[in-house]
Formats: sequence, structure tokens, C-alpha cells
Amino acid sequence: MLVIGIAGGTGSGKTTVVNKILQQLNVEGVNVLSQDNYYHDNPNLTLAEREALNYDHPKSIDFELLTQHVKALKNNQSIEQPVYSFVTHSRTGDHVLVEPKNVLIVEGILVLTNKELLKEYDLKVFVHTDSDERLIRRIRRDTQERGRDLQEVLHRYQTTLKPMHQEFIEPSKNEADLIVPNMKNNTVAIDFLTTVINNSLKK
Ligand SMILES: Nc1ncnc2c1ncn2[C@@H]1O[C@H](COP(=O)(O)OP(=O)(O)O)[C@@H](O)[C@H]1O
Ligand SMILES: Nc1ccn([C@@H]2O[C@H](COP(=O)(O)O)[C@@H](O)[C@H]2O)c(=O)n1
Repeated sequence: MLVIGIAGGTGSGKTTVVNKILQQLNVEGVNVLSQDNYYHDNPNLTLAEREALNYDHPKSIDFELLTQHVKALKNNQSIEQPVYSFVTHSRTGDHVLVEPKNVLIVEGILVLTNKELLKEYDLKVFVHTDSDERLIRRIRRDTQERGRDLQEVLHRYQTTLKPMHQEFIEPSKNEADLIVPNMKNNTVAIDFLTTVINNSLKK
């Protein structure tokens, strides 16, 4: 199994890049584990308390479970991936059964920050987009798809998102084997990535 970690700031285009790779890959099967499904649940907190949490710090992620799931898939075992809701800031209680396949992509803002998880990757990618463009994309997405309003997005950006990006996410770029600029459609980088993945699978 080839394991690929794809990180980058919020709104950098990680999901978009992953979807383009999936369209082009010439392999039997690919699984994608999104870090977003591995946020801690915090069932003992009220909705207001959960809303106030910092979701851009590495401690907000259940890396133990994510790493355990990556290792299980590599050992040819199935996993039950939790499902997360950005509306309630908690796990829904549902699970998705994931069976092992040839390629595993692990994507998320913090997936290149965890030492144990870093050991599991064969290829590490960082998607780069300038912060002003990422903020614009984030406002658009969170108000249209994640039930947020402009004030919420801007408050979170100033209080946690930007400082955490500078402290944890941007430095994790140094772990990457490849940096994909995604300010505009970058077909060359996507073609390059799929070629690298296909070649690694042939070895
Ligand atoms: N190269 C691009 N040019 C313009 N818009 C883009 C590009 N890549 C992604 N987007 C848009 O930006 C938003 C965030 O992209 P997404 O892939 O969800 O980012 P991430 O997963 O890194 O948070 C989406 O609305 C997406 O359509
Ligand atoms: N309850 C939550 C959990 C996370 N977030 C934000 O999601 C961002 C990461 O997701 P991407 O798809 O953009 O990579 C992260 O920046 C968190 O602030 C949230 O708003 N609410």
C-alpha cells in the first residue's frame, strides 16, 4: 500500500487536489482519510463551549485514532471511520466502513505535524495558497456549506486559525517532499503527482 499525506492551510485546496488526483490515477482503488473526521468529540461540553474551542491546534485532533487506522489499513484490516459534523462540532455517532486498497491518502491541515503519523507516509505533499486567497475561500465555503456566518469565520481566523497556521501548519511544509502551488488551476503539478504515484506503485 502506498500512503500519501497531503497537508496545507485551510482553503488551500487539499480536497480539490485530492479529487483531481483521484480522477487521474491509474490504480485499482484509493482510500481517502480526512483529518476532519478525527476531531475529538468533546461530548461533555455544551454547544457554546464546543463552538469556542481551538480547532486549528494539533491537540484538537485524535491523532492516536487516526494513526491506529492508518496502521490497520496498512496491515490489510478494515476500519470504522467516525463521521464529524461542523454544525454541532461533534461526531455524529455514524461510522463509515473503510476496506484496505492500493493507495491511502491522508489529508488535512495538520497531517504533517504529528511525528508518529509522519513515519507512516511514503510521500508527503503540501498544498500552498496565499493566506488572503485562503481566507476568501474559507468565508465562501463556511457560510455556504458549514452553517457559519461572516462574523464567526473572521473571529475564528483572527483568534485561532491564523496564529495556529503560523505556529504549526506553515512550518510543517518543511516535512513535504513536494509543494503544490494552488493559487490557480495547476494541471502540471497534478499530472506530476499522479505520475509519481503511478510510478511508485509499479515498483
Ligand atoms: N485552484 C483553485 N482555484 C480557485 N478555487 C479553488 C482552487 N482550489 C480550490 N478552490 C476552491 O476553494 C475552496 C476550498 O477548497 P478545498 O479544496 O475545500 O480546500 P481545503 O480542503 O484545503 O480546505 C473550494 O470552494 C474550492 O472549490
Ligand atoms: N468544529 C470545527 C472543526 C474544524 N473547523 C475548522 O476546519 C478547518 C479545517 O478544515 P479544512 O477542510 O478547511 O482543511 C480548520 O481550520 C478549523 O478551524 C471548524 O471551523 N469547526
